[in-house]
Amino acid sequence: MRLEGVRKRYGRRSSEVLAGIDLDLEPGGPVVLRGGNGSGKSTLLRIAAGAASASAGRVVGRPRVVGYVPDRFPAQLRMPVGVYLRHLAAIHGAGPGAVRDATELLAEMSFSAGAGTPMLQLSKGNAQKVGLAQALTCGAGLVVLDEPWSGLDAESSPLLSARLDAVAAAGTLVLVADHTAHGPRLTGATILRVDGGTLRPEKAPPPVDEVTVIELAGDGDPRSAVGSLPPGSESRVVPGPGPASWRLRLRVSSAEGDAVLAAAIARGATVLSVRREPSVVPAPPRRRVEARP
Ligand SMILES: Nc1ncnc2c1ncn2[C@@H]1O[C@H](COP(=O)(O)OP(=O)(O)OP(=O)(O)O)[C@@H](O)[C@H]1O
Repeated sequence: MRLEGVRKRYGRRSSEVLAGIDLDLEPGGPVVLRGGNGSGKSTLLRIAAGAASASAGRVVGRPRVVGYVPDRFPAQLRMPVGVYLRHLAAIHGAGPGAVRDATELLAEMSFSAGAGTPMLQLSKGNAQKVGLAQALTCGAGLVVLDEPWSGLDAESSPLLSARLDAVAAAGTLVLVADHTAHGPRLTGATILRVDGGTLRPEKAPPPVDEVTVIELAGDGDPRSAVGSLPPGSESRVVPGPGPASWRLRLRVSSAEGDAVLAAAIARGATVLSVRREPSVVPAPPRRRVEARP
């Protein structure tokens, strides 16, 4: 698929948001768009997905089925999640297998609402998961995702990366706008910055530090067992086996890991496990950038 000389202007008197974009999307490696707020990433994604038209230029070879999740996923629907997934699968011409796959992916991403929950009652993150699940299981030849990691919790983010790696490896074209550290670390990602209405290649970011993942158990109030956590830490509480017991999973920077662990032990928590892992998946070798000036 190719974007040729794509230009976009919202209204005759406004300046051009996209000033002649040429971009090839090929199987085997996602394209990740970076760029400041208002630089035109969402505009470019909408045009690539076929959800908006260009003012000039054209999109050639767009696959018939596109899985698109916009930056603001429109979940203002009364229909329940299960009905929505069936409806979207039917629109995409996908069979019941797609609904089953989407439901499985939702379970993997710890979707915490039910199939009967009306879409408009979903939290931002859960609505995002529904959008992603349908886009990634509808048999799309092109997947276009606008800031897909931004609403996700820490557990679901690597799952999304792994799923995108898998669909890209299977030949699906992938175009993503992302300002987190996840997108640039997708396997074979081409990273492009949208700037001044044009695209320019961007270097992969340097590797990020390791984090320490600590799993604790205890009784009573889990907050009293860990006290205040260092900035940037993530925590997730799940019920334990007993009536007042809990299990707690912490991700803290490795520099802080020992201090957090020592404080938790001093406060009576039981340590179930401690391990280190990269805070993001290491950057793979990158293919050549295809953007043309
Ligand atoms: N429907 C619209 N009507 C008029 N102007 C628009 C419309 N959509 C976007 N714009 C303008 O186009 C420019 C690019 O917006 P766009 O949403 O594509 O940027 P972005 O890079 O995705 O931004 P962000 O990172 O904040 O999401 C902005 O100046 C925005 O105000």
